[in-house]
Amino acid sequence: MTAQVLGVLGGSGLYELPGLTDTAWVTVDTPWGAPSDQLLAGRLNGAQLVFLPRHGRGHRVPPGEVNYRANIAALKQLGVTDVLSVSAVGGLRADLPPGTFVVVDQFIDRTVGRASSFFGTGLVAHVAMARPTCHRLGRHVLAQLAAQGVPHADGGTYLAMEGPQFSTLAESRMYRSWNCDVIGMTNQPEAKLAREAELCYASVAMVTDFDCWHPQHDSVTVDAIVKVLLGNADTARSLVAALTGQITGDSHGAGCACRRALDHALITAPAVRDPAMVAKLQGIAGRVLGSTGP
Ligand SMILES: CSC[C@H]1O[C@H](OP(=O)(O)O)[C@H](O)[C@@H]1O
Ligand SMILES: Nc1ncnc2[nH]cnc12
Repeated sequence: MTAQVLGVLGGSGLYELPGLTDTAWVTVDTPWGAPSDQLLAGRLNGAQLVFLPRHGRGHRVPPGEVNYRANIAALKQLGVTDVLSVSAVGGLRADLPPGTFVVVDQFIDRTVGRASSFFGTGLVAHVAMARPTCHRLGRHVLAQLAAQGVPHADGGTYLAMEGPQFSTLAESRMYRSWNCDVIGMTNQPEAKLAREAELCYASVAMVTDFDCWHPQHDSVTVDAIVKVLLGNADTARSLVAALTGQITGDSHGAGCACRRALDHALITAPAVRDPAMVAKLQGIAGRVLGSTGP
């Protein structure tokens, strides 16, 4: 059976993962450049884990400048099969107050100008995104949140905005009218790229504020968000600790549809594929390209 390895993309407030053993911060280079930081490889609860702080340690990289392709490619290069995204979000519903963990299952992408595909001219692919997260991985996350007594929501639509500025009141109201549940700046194009890389992807979004729509709450501030994040960080860490062993031992992982997302996605005729693109994409799409290209 193929080994399952959990990779964690730590968002705002989650820049380290204490408690790991056999750790090493590993420098990884990818055909798309350098990821946000070194990746922390180690063991937790007897299972292998890879951690990458999405904005880099110390939060150096803003959401619009994160090299999402390099982050996802680096996780894949280190053998990760399952990606858990941990993010801070604003709540767009009155019944999702700060402190709630939302297991996101849909996205609306309002980001602009971000590289959102590994593919391109010379090798074109279109993957399905109707169900953009991994249901199986999401069930594991939900089971752990329930077991740990964490207030949480099963499913939710994440509005990915470009940022780095927070929303205007008119935008926040519009996203609510679109039935979005939470708002953040990072889960797209991350989820799209994970799908192209045939990685299972689940997103746990920690509500830190009510965005700006709520009449009884002030504008969003980083200080207020960080205060809530610090209160939530231990919960996020114990969630990761409990999940690590679960993922490794999940015999259904290898058969997950996410791992075959490229089966019917490539459209460029083999005869006209760009050999340089084919070579560049070996680490992402080698399964369907064959090890020597077209
Ligand atoms: C710290 S406030 C805005 C910042 O927080 C979220 O980051 P992440 O998704 O990585 O947890 C949001 O997307 C913004 O990047
Ligand atoms: N209100 C908000 N808007 C966008 N990203 C956020 N991250 C945390 N709170 C947020």
